[in-house]
Amino acid sequence: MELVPTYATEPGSEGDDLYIRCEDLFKIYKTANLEVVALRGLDLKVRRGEFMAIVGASGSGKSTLLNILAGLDTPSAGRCYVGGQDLLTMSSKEMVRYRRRQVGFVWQQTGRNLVPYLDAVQNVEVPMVLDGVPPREAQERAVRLLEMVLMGHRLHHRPEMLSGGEQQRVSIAVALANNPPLLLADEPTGELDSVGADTVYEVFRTLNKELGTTIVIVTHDPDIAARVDRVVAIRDGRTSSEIYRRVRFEGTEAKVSHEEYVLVDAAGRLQIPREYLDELEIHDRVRVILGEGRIEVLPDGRRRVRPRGAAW
Ligand SMILES: Nc1ncnc2c1ncn2[C@@H]1O[C@H](COP(=O)(O)OP(=O)(O)OP(=O)(O)O)[C@@H](O)[C@H]1O
Repeated sequence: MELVPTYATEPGSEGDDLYIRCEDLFKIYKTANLEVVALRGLDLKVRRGEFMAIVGASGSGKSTLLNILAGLDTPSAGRCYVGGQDLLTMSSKEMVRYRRRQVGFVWQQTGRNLVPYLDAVQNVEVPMVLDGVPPREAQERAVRLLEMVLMGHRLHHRPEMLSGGEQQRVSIAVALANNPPLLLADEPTGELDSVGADTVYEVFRTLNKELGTTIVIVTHDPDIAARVDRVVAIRDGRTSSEIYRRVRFEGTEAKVSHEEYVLVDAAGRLQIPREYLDELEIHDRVRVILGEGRIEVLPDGRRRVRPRGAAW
């Protein structure tokens, strides 16, 4: 039985490495007398097999982006390719197939992920049965997936007999039932205690490593930078900065460090972190000077901004 994800053909992707490419993405929600711009020119690239997270203040557009990547919502404008498939031009039939085979989704509310009167194995079998997988094969695969998410000892428990963390691990197995190359999770640990959250992240990392699944998580978890390979921050519907986790070995000891970057979008715009703007009392404009191997940003011609770590 094959547990390695099946990838879509990728005519639109740049090389083998890139799995998600969003450029200048807009989402505008229109209600009776109001327009809300949830995404305003968002750029995002995610490598195949990456394990990354998206953070940002409430209302910054995280769930909107995740819903678009999941094929649950359509963008208003821009470009968005997942596995080379153009999410803006997909027919509704292609979208149904995409949702069923190409992407798995885990919601924060466990009740939304699982059928309450089915046990763990039966829950994982549901997406496979809907996709026409023979019952015996579906059952074998469900058991194998539940073992991978550390639920092999609870195969025939219904959701009500499981802890919140255990329910989320079953939900992850359900999301991976049809072998999707991409797993999306919206606040998967939002309702869990720290022990439950730790195990869920451990499971995500195992699946990422063993199945090669690309994993994108939306979260408010303050410790997220230590748990994933890259954290991208969204501000006002645009990606603003990202943090990379670097693991370096000194002998046998692993040293983990983090590097923070501010993103430059396709138009050359960058978002300076709010705390920097506040500290230097920058309101509407700055002076920008091209120096030797760097760009200097000066608050309106009065004070010189010293880059972090610079000698002067
Ligand atoms: N279906 C909708 N109709 C109208 N406005 C919406 C809809 N969904 C989201 N919005 C608005 O779009 C903006 C972005 O919402 P979104 O849920 O993506 O933010 P978020 O970063 O996920 O927030 P949170 O962390 O609170 O979940 C918000 O202003 C929200 O009110």
